[in-house]
Amino acid sequence: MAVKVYGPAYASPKRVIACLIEKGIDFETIPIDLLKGEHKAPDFLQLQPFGSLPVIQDGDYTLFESRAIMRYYAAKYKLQGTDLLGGSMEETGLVDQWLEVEAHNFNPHIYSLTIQIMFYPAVGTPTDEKAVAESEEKLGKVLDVYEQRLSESKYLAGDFFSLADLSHLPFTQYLVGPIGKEYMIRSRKHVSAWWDDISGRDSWKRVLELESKGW
Ligand SMILES: N[C@@H](CCC(=O)N[C@@H](CS(=O)(=O)O)C(=O)NCC(=O)O)C(=O)O
Repeated sequence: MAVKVYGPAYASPKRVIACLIEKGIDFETIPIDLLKGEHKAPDFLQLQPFGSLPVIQDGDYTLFESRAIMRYYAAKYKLQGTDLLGGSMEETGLVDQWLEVEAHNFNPHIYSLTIQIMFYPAVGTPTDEKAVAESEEKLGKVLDVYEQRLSESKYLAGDFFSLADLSHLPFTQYLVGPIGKEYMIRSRKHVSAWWDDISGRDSWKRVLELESKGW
């Protein structure tokens, strides 16, 4: 039975979809329009009480929080498709460490840039340039740490691609595209090579292809 993924048009669901593709897991998508407030509808809140995307339904199993969903499928289907968790407890510990870094150090600043530069203009709210400058500076400091880490290993958790790298794909795609700050990646040699590697994966190309066709 295909996994139902709610809200494919948005970044956090797209990291789940990329994970499912890497694992060779069948999925179907259910559109949810944030601009129409469909994520705050009673039926949706039954699935996700905080009213945010994504949610997945796999038979009678429902899960929200994109990183928890990825960890679930990466573990349940560890031997299928790409191993995204590393080959030892120590490697998995590093995957979890860098996934937490993505969630708590990287995501807040890139999410702020996304809201300010992509979402606010779409709803007629003025962009707060001071907030943009602050987020850009803080994100730059995070990317400086990534540059040092990626000068020591090909991927964040080590010499293997993992959930930690995959989780960065959707919002970094925004950063180099509609947010218009590709320089933040290209000005850092190792981060730039890392981005070319992970965004060049077939799974991410497939996500972008599906997105271009409107899911
Ligand atoms: N921690 C959650 C956050 C999800 C989240 O913030 N989703 C956004 C969409 S996305 O931009 O992250 O893809 C959302 O639903 N925002 C609407 C809202 O939260 O009201 C996760 O990773 O699933």
